[in-house]
Amino acid sequence: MACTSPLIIALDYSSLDAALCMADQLDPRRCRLKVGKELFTRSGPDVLQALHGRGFDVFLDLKFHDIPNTVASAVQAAAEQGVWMVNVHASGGRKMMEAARERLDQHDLPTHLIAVTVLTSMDAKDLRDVGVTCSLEAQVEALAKLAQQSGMEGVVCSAWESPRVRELCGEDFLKVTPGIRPAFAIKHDQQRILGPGEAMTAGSTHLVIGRPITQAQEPMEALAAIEQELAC
Ligand SMILES: O=C(O)c1cc(=O)[nH]c(=O)n1[C@@H]1O[C@H](COP(=O)(O)O)[C@@H](O)[C@H]1O
Repeated sequence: MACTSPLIIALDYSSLDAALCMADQLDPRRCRLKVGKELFTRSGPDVLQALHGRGFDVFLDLKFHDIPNTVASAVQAAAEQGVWMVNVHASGGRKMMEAARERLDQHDLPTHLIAVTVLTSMDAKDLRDVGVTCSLEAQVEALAKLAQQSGMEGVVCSAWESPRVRELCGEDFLKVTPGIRPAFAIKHDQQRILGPGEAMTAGSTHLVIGRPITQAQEPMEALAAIEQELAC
């Protein structure tokens, strides 16, 4: 049965065993899973096979950012392994994103392709440090528009920016929002945070949640509390 939940649980673990231990407590009808840089670098594609075998949709979050041909080939490689979603950095530019889009289309690969706007760990000062002189909001808006024009199906942004991205790019354009912090959780290294219910109200289509669940004393209770908040 297809997953209808907006929840994507970030399996940010240092071993395949630890990731599968968490996956085995989860239900693929109630959430999707995200595999990021640490886990993928340690386990390689085995983790994708193991999670697909358990019935999960997998978001492979490797945030590709390179020359167009390299990114297109990496996106193709991810999609050929059957992942549900893959991402690139929108700041890699129009040609990079278009090349990735074209490669998926050429090979009839249905994987969702989205682009990261401004990382949720960044604030206005961090952006200035890397030479961006416009406001953080304006940078997210510019990158979201560029991503849409370049064939992306959505963006990663913070839930604070979801209303503006919805206005600019429409309801159907995916707004995948990390930096989600339920009331019981701590902020960690995230800057632009919002609660799960608030994020959905703001127009997010998917919520990426890691440590508030994976580092909770009782991960299943933390997940249930989040689901409860979303049901209200
Ligand atoms: O692309 C992402 O998933 C991502 C983009 C972003 O801007 N911020 C962000 O936190 N993420 C990822 O989302 C997850 C958030 O995890 P927690 O902060 O533990 O909930 C991590 O796996 C990050 O790599």
